[in-house]
Amino acid sequence: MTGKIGTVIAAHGRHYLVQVDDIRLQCVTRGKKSDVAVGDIVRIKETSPNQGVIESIGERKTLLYRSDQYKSKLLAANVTQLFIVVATEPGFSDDLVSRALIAAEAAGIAAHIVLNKTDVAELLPKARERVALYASLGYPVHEVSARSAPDAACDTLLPLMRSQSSILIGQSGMGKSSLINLLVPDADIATREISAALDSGKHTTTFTRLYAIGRDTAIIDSPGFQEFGLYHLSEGMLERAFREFGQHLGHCRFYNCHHLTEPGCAVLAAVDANAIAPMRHALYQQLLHESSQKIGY
Ligand SMILES: Nc1nc2c(ncn2[C@@H]2O[C@H](COP(=O)(O)OP(=O)(O)OP(=O)(O)O)[C@@H](O)[C@H]2O)c(=O)[nH]1
Ligand SMILES: [Zn+2]
Repeated sequence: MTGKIGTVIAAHGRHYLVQVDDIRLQCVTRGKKSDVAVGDIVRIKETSPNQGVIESIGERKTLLYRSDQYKSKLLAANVTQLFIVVATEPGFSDDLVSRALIAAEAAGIAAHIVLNKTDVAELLPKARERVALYASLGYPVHEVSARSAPDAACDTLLPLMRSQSSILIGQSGMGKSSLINLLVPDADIATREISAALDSGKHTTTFTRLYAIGRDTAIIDSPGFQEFGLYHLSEGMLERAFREFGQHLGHCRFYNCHHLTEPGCAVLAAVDANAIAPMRHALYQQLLHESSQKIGY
């Protein structure tokens, strides 16, 4: 076998930065292919010093992605867990949190919620009340304050991340960058180096990047986003990705129940009995609608 094996640590358009041992190579794919994700293990062919072509992508353990009507957008490969960062302020979107949780479930990735800015005491009770829904579904919720208790934040999060590949996602302003800077020493320097290599010095647009800590720990920072389309999930995947539906599946009157308006639907009965949050069922309905709208792929 020829070529070197490396890890994709950043992706920007169709340009990739691949870490091979101690060196980083700027790589492109052959032709128009752009199906490489941060976290991918790739075989590359060096074309000149510090430059290469991605020849092949290693088998992925997991693949986290979003999608719209027309195509999918890879977020990261080989991730083992997802941390969704929310905060007491500014307000966060339950829709985005749930969509991220559904994406994680569908990809077989463990999901955690990080509630940051617990120092904003007057807004803490309300934020706790909101994340309690996710805790009740079995997702671990970790309270931290990147600003007022940075050491405690590291003590809470770092042990969970050891020997794992973790991606942090969050809406803008939740404090994700602040947390990354605590968790990854020299993250700022690494980011500057990565953007210089990928962006040839232009003003940095945001992109996903992977920080390796030691040999077997990776922390991936992804840009904030406002949308999290899940058009790629089939009906069967969707009903399984809503954890709280699980115990009710198979108990509907019709074996092919869509859990929308059918009589004798066990899922709808659970919504009526407040065992399933109406907000989550509304999202299921919306996602089912999205999955019926997909055009491309
Ligand atoms: N009160 C308080 N403010 C915090 C805390 N963590 C971060 N912040 C502030 O929240 C603001 C947003 O923090 P960032 O780390 O830039 O947030 P981000 O989620 O990366 O946001 P983008 O960079 O917009 O994607 C900054 O002004 C931080 O100083 C915290 O624990 N408590
Ligand atoms: Zn049903």
